[in-house]
Amino acid sequence: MTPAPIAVALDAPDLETAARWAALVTPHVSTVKVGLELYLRYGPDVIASVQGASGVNVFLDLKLHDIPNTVAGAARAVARLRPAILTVHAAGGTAMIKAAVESAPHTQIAAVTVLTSLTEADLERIGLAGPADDAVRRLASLSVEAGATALVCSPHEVAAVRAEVGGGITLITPGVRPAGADTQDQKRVATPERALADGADLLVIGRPITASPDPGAAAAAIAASLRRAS
Ligand SMILES: O=c1ccn([C@@H]2O[C@H](COP(=O)(O)O)[C@@H](O)[C@H]2O)c(=O)[nH]1
Repeated sequence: MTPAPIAVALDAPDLETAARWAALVTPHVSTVKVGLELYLRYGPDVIASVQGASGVNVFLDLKLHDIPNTVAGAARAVARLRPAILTVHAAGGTAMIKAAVESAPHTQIAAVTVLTSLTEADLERIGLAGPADDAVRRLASLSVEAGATALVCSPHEVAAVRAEVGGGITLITPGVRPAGADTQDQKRVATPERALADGADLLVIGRPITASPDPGAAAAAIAASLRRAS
């Protein structure tokens, strides 16, 4: 069976747990995601540990955000690990995104538009007043102009972003929760089925899978519900 287009966020406190989760979910999902918690604690070795022998795609979610020269150096440093995807913040601007794209030619650079944990009230406080859709679409189009071939947005904006940037750009949505699941710190959320139907290519799902007593079964259940819905 083809693995589902899900990136499981391995936000684990230690490497053994992350590697165990990865081994349990990789028969069912296409990708595992390494974020700041794991990478800052264990560094580059984490990639091989979570990939194991499966060859699953590794998404390195470091959300780089600095001046272009610094981001170029950071992207070059991690490019040798050959992650399938590396994130940068779209708010870093076109020169910064371009620097990442040029420094990691074998990795897909994904620009994070507006974090899924932010509400419109939060956006207003940081000077982005107005519908989240507007900020997300603006950041999405500048990121694509700068050479990003993937974008991260919430499922709420994914249809609008698809209309803005067209096909050929990978749309990645965190903020995904099965119906009735706890949303925790996520604010702009939707179900996996909704996110996919609205145009997402890859769903980022962490705690609904990893906090389950059986992460393998939780991943398999979401993958099966996506197959039924498609
Ligand atoms: O806007 C964003 C960008 C990245 N993330 C990351 O996705 C996962 C979500 O985990 P859950 O447990 O499913 O909430 C997490 O690693 C975030 O760092 C995001 O949530 N929103």
